[in-house]
Amino acid sequence: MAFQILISDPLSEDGIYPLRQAEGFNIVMETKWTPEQLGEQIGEFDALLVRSQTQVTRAIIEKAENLKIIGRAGVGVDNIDLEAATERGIIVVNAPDGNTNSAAEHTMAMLMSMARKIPQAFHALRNKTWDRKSYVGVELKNKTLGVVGLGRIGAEVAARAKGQRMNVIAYDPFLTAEKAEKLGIDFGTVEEVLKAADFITVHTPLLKETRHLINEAAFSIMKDGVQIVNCARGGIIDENALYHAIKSKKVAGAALDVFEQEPMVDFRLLDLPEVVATPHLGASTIEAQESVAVDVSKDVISFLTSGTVRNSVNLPSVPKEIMAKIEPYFELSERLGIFLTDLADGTAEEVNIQYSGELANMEVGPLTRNTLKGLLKRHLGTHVNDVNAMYLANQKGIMVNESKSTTSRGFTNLITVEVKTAKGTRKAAGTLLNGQGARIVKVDDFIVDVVPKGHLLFIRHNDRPGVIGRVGTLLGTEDVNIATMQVGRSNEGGAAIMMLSIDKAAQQSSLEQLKNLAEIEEVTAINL
Ligand SMILES: NC(=O)c1ccc[n+]([C@@H]2O[C@H](COP(=O)([O-])OP(=O)(O)OC[C@H]3O[C@@H](n4cnc5c(N)ncnc54)[C@H](O)[C@@H]3O)[C@@H](O)[C@H]2O)c1
Ligand SMILES: O=C(O)CC[C@@H](O)C(=O)O
Repeated sequence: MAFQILISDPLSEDGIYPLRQAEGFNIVMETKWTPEQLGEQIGEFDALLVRSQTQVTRAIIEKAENLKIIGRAGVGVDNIDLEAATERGIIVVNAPDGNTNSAAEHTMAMLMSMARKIPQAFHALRNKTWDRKSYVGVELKNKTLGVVGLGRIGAEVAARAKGQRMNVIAYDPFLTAEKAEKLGIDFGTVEEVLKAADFITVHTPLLKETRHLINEAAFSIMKDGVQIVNCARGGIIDENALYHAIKSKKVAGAALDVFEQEPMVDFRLLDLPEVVATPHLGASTIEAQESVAVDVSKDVISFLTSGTVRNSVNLPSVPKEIMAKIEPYFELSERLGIFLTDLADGTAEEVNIQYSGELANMEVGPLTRNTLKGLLKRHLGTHVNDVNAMYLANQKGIMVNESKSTTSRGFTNLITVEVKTAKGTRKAAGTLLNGQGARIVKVDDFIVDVVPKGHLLFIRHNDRPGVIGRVGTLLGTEDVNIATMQVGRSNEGGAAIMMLSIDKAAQQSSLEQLKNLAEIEEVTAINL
């Protein structure tokens, strides 16, 4: 059956060409649905592609029973409830690079339009008024541009401003002295940037921390006559504070591409002659729209067909070459998780995963998520996946520790998983044997060699003559055929174990009878 793809915002036809070309994808383009209609229909779709208009809320996500991936053709994902998507195991991808250039060019266009009052002058001329006095601007040359947020777009804007012979000062929590020096710019705290600048441009994402970053207090420390640009996200600048700052002549100009509410409902700012504005056009170029749509289309195809993506927002992206190296361990790590869920008595409180041997040099995050998936899915169901495994573990208060060691006790690779519950600690280690697949090689402190597949019985007993025979006889009378049996002991007459692989799941009554045999301490059925 074909994957059902919904495109709910206008995307470039050339950009979605990869999706149209790929086999097994049925595309529905519906850009006029109301949120209610979207909620009614979303259950049928495997993938949803949006720009910034569609609000992918928790309510929508909760109805998205089949949804596996949300693709955002652009950078900002503030129109998508990421927490709700992660909780439901839906991967969110974006296209972070495709519109950087267009957004930077638009920022420069807005900066220059504002400085030279081009839109206002054009508007007057359109109204047949030849007025040269009212539209005297200021030069950019030798002025200081303050850049708040020096990521992809901020850095491109800084480089272009240098071309305009501006001095640039920037603030970004990740801006280092080396990077600033390389770009030929100054850097400082956000307050230092706001105080020093003649022009300010913001390029942060809209987050809790950046909402109203530019507020009344921020305006109060700026130079009189400062001009400000927002081509990032509405809400980074407090529009009400901006309105008053312009009215009081503190701010001489504002160039806005984005607004606290879009489409715009409050037009008060546009009544002010100091304001120039566009309706969120930063990424609206043929090149950017094609590029972002191609990027998300490719990620959607790749995720639905092979489970890999390049630009995940809620799951760390792992390069293809690295993925190819760790993929063979996926089954082993998930089965170790399931094995320990069955073996451990009680709720996991702490999970320690150690990667040894050649795994110590690899990116093992996906293996940890796979182990957690195995641990959690017995109780939480099949909706547990790579995207939400870590989230669900955190939500359940399970502490997850990952460690690496280059020594691996004779194995080329070894994954050791330890699960702590209120009743104790259980441990299992597994390896991938060259050409022979996965093996569990240690359970607690006992050495074993078990294929982690099918129905297993773990029996802990005291090492006494006749115990193994009694177990075999009892299972025989219960019609349970033993395929393989491993035994191990700590020392002669001490603690011992049996690991049996059986052809069908043992009945609860058979397990009870086994537990009642003399010298048997524990019987656990494990179904992998
Ligand atoms: N107008 C448009 O059409 C349009 C187009 C593309 C992108 N955008 C928006 O532009 C913004 C930047 O996009 P980008 O691709 O450069 O993103 P980016 O992730 O490359 O850069 C964002 C930078 O902001 C920094 N940052 C975060 N919190 C900060 C804070 N409190 N103070 C200062 N810096 C902070 C980050 O460290 C990062 O370097 C986003 O909000 C994006 O949605 C708008
Ligand atoms: O979809 C758009 O045109 C806006 C995109 C832009 O705001 C972004 O964050 O990438």
